[in-house]
Amino acid sequence: MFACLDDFERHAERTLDRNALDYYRSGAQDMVTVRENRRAFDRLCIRPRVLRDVSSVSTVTRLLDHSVASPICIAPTAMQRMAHPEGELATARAAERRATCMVLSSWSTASIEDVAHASAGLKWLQLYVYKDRETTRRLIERAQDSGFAAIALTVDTPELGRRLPDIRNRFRLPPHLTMANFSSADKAQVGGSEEGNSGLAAYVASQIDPSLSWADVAWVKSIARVPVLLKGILTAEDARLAVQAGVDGVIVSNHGGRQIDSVPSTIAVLEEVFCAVNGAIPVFLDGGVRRGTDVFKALALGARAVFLGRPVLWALHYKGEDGVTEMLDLINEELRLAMALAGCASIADITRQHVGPLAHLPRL
Ligand SMILES: Cc1cc2nc3c(=O)[nH]c(=O)nc-3n(C[C@H](O)[C@H](O)[C@H](O)COP(=O)(O)O)c2cc1C
Ligand SMILES: O=C(O)C(=O)c1ccccc1
Repeated sequence: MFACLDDFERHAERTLDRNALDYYRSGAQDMVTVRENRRAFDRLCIRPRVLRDVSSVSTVTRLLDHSVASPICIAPTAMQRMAHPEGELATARAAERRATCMVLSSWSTASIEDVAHASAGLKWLQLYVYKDRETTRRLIERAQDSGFAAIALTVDTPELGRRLPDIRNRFRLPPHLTMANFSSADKAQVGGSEEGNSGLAAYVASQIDPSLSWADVAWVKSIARVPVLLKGILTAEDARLAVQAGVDGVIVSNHGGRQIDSVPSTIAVLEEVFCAVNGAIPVFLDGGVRRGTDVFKALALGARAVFLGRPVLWALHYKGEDGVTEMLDLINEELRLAMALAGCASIADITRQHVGPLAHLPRL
């Protein structure tokens, strides 16, 4: 019986093959940011209020214009079929079962259309901008035609971060799997490896456009008929530019510590970004969220919702759709309990006053 999200990871460490395990769990270089994403949550304390009638606690909230059962959603992670044969289809079904949002990676091993068929739940598409703009335009249009409710444009990946285990393993997508959203010509290119790099880094370098700039954000917005969010904002400066660019939200993310190492944890910069957008657009967060109390802290510091990356992969590997459902149930129960114990009966009851620095000494 798994008692917390880390138990799913420990199971995967024993059972998943090395190529996939290392790819999923690794971060960039020394993984300073990976560790920091976790530790920074632990340096915050919760300031509980008592005598608040928590006989009925509700985690229901709104995500852009949609109602969800919980502010805990699913981040885009590439190549989920390495974790389980049903991959993204199983994840989408679990998200629908628990009435939360799934963000599908552009680099999924099940196509946009197949995921849409598998689940009628709330879905967003994570978008990479390809050197080939027609490929990019088609992805946006296919997602819209399939009922995806928003586009999350990833802005922290002009090139792939340097993940040492993938370099040593010469990461490759197993030959029976494909990047399902692309033509067979594109699919052929992942795998094997260039000298001194992972197969994936070489593929990214060949496909993704490192010239991406604010002008391209305007271009994506001109095509999209659904809200466009920027995923990978870490500073007040970029948050203000995002508001000026007219996007519909930002996701505070350091890509799970997989892109540039030594950037701050996401929870440490959340409030800076939240203050910079000044209520103009919603702010979301991902990175290191493993506990109901982490979710509570992020909401108190301004996040409307949070997204889980690696825990979904570990749960998917454990038991497919049922595994992801079980994992969501576990952390949702932790959030419900944290809310009850902190005196918050609804998401709107969680305020800035409910968190503080761990070692805060009150003035006497
Ligand atoms: C294996 C893996 C693959 C990922 N693939 C993508 C991707 O295709 N697109 C993207 O925008 N982010 C991707 N991410 C980043 C996640 O969306 C998210 O930012 C991060 O995993 C959150 O941190 P967590 O894993 O600590 O929860 C990936 C992360 C992991 C671990
Ligand atoms: O591995 C990743 O973190 C990731 O985001 C990615 C980027 C490009 C292709 C596949 C995955």
